[in-house]
Amino acid sequence: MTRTFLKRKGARRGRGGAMFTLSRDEVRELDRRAINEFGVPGVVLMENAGRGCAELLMRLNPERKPVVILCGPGNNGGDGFVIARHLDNHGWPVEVWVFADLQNDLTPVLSPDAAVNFAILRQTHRGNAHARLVRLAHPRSWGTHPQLRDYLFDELKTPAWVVDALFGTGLSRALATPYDEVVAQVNASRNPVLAIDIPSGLDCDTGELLGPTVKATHTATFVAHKRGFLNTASKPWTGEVHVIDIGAPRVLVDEYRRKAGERPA
Ligand SMILES: NC(=O)C1=CN([C@@H]2O[C@H](COP(=O)(O)OP(=O)(O)OC[C@H]3O[C@@H](n4cnc5c(N)ncnc54)[C@H](O)[C@@H]3O)[C@@H](O)[C@H]2O)[C@H](O)CC1
Ligand SMILES: [K+]
Repeated sequence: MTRTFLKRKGARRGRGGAMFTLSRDEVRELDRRAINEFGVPGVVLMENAGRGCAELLMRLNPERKPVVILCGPGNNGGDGFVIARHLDNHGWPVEVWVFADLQNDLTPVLSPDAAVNFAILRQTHRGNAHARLVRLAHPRSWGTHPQLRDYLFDELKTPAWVVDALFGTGLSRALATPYDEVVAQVNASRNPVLAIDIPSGLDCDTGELLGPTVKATHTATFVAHKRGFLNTASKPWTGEVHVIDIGAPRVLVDEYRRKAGERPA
């Protein structure tokens, strides 16, 4: 498979004129170093990430079409919870679907930072049955609770924006049940999609499809374009890419720029 590498207009150039990008390992290392070496709490990075995505989506969806946010069990899903809160704060109609295993008390099993933001979201709507913000979709019961699947699929058939906060740089294998069905419904709905960090299903480093993949209209990616976005074959799946600043210290990001042969910012 010959991959042609994209020279995106207007982007800052690294070595040989290619755009400054980060690999999966680099951006995950940068995340860890921002937290451990510079003391920026993960939830602060997540708040900046989610708020940046919410502000982008409010610009893309000024008519306030309903927003269906699909959240996975990790920090990509955590970004989705932050996005939901900021959209809800500004009066955009939001519904969140959480795809995660459930504990005995029916709270979803989430990464620590995602759990913080899930709890905040639940608290903001406790007792307000009309603002049903969050639905829990337990992957293992997806097959035995067809009504939940049918409800989501009906929702996806009505005009809405879809936010793909299922998986980001933590994706390690092709999407399987229920994610393959959900992705197929999202793509068939022809609703505009904002993918968070990376369209779920796309390989971060190669830009190839690992399997079923979200076809996004826009992708909001953090810190820098991902290495796989240089592969022109990724373009139909990422749509327009927007880089969101999540507040990682400039001196840290400049280290990766210099490594890529880029001038510091
Ligand atoms: N500095 C930054 O860029 C920041 C990024 N943020 C966001 O964090 C995600 C990465 O989060 P992580 O928890 O590491 O992984 P994911 O959320 O992508 O995946 C969750 C979890 O899912 C499991 N998994 C992997 N593949 C599959 C699969 N095919 N089917 C089912 N389950 C799967 C695996 O256990 C993963 O751990 C990044 O993309 C950003 O969105 C931070 O929010 C802010 C800083
Ligand atoms: K995603």
